[in-house]
Amino acid sequence: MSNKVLESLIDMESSIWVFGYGSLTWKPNFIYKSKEIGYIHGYQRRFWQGNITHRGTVNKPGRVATLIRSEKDDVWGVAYEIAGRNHILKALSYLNKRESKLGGYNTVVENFFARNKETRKVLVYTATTENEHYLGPCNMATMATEIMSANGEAGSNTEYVTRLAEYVRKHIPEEKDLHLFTLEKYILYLTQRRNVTHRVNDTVIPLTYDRLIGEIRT
Ligand SMILES: N[C@@H](CCC(=O)N[C@@H](CS)C(=O)NCC(=O)O)C(=O)O
Repeated sequence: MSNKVLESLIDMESSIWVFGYGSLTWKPNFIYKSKEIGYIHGYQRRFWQGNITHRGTVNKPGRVATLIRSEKDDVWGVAYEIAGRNHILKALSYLNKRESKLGGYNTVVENFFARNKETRKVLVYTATTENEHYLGPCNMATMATEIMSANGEAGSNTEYVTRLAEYVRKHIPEEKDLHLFTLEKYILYLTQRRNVTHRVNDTVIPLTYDRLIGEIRT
């Protein structure tokens, strides 16, 4: 987004709204005034975007969430209100680096439908199929295996998937994203077989078989 567009956007609006559906749901890392749970229409969440910085490396790219156009689907997430010129400039500069420069995401404006039935325009960072890090469709077992072995500057790719699944399960019960929760279950199964630990709400615990079976049954 050019600075000229950014300046004109900020001059017109006292606040802007940014929609998160991946790590932005549980780790926005910018100052916001308020947030709302809701959805955008016409997309599905897919772990088809490669990542060689936050959750992967050039030799072992991680997989992070992106949005794929799908007329019949909705993606639930979190819309953040960023108010005031300084906070907007700072947040968009940060997001431009985190999402666009490092992550290969573009910005689009979509209609957001809040849980409280309000609607508003939101800025969404979505990685198009043309960007250099796009990996595209892949079967769940292969994706889970790739994710299990990928680590980046922000932490493990496993943490990225499980933190997102936990956030959605806890805060957005309307979201039934089969792709996300199936991938989580594959990762939990592989974690159990490899007897490694699993992060739950900022604590690292050994993954017990009960938790694994409990997850698969939900
Ligand atoms: N744009 C999506 C996905 C954002 C995302 O997951 N970006 C990654 C890769 S560029 C990121 O910033 N990760 C930070 C982290 O993994 O801790 C969202 O709205 O949440």
